[in-house]
Amino acid sequence: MPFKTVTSKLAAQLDRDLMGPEIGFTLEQLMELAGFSVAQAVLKEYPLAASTKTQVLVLAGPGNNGGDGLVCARHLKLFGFHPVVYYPKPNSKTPFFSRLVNQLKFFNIPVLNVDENWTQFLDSDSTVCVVDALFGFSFKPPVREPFGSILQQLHKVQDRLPIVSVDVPTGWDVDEGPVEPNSIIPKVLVSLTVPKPCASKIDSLETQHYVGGRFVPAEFAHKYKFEPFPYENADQVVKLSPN
Ligand SMILES: NC(=O)C1=CN([C@@H]2O[C@H](COP(=O)(O)OP(=O)(O)OC[C@H]3O[C@@H](n4cnc5c(N)ncnc54)[C@H](O)[C@@H]3O)[C@@H](O)[C@H]2O)[C@@H](O)CC1
Ligand SMILES: [K+]
Repeated sequence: MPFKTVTSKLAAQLDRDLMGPEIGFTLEQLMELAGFSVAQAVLKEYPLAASTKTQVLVLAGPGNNGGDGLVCARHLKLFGFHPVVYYPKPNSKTPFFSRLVNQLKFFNIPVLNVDENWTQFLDSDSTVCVVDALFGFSFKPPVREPFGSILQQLHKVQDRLPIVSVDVPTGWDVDEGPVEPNSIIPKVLVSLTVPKPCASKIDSLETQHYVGGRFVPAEFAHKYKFEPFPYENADQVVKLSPN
C-alpha cells in the first residue's frame, strides 16, 4: 500500500498540535494508545497459539519512544506474553515515567537497570522477539553510549531473533533511513500516527510494516497531508506492507 510520510520536524509539530491547548490530548493518553498498538502488532505477528515461546524483551529508551515501550510491555503481559524490560536510562524529567515503571512492577514484569544482564534474554530460546523502543523521531545520529553497544548486540542477533521497532528503527536517521554501517534491520516496523520518511527505505521482503497510534480524525490527517489509514473494526494497527 503506498503511503505518505511526515518528516521528523513535521512529526514533532503534529505531536505538539495534538497536545496543544486547542486539541488537548495529554502525553499519557497518546502513549497509552501508542504502546497498546505496538503490543497488538506483536500479537498479530507472533500469535501465542503458534508457538510455545512467550518471552518478549522490551528495550526502553530515555524519551517518549521508551515510554511507548513501557506501556507496550504492560499490554503484552495482559495478552499472555512474559515481557522483560531493559531500561538503562530511566526518564527522570517527569514523574509519569516512574509511574509507568511502578505499573510494570504491579504486573510482576521485571525491569532491568543498566547494570543488569539483559543480553541473557537475547540468547534465551524462550524469547519471541525484541521490542526496540529505544529512540523514535527525536533521535539524532550518531548514537551515544550505552545505546551504541545495545545496537551492536541487536545487530549480531537480528538474523535469529526478530526485532519489532517502534515508530523508527533505532539508529536510523528519521528522514534518511539506515545511514550508519551495521544499522539494524527490524522484522517489523510499527509507525505511529503516520510513517516517517525512513519507513520508505524498508525492504518489504525483510520488514513487515504496520501503522498504529490510532488517534487522529480524517480532517487532522488531511491538515498534515496524509490520508487516514484503513483500520478495521477496533484494530489499533493496520498492515501497510507486504499486503
Ligand atoms: N504522536 C505520536 O506519534 C506519538 C509519539 N510518541 C512517541 O514519542 C516518540 C518521540 O519521543 P521523543 O521526542 O521523546 O524522542 P525519542 O524518544 O525519539 O528520543 C529522545 C531521547 O533520545 C535522546 N537521544 C537523541 N539522540 C540521541 C543519540 N544520538 N544518542 C543517545 N541518545 C539520544 C535524547 O537525549 C532524548 O532523551 C515517537 O517516536 C513515538 O514513539 C508517543 O509516545 C505519543 C504519541
Ligand atoms: K525505536
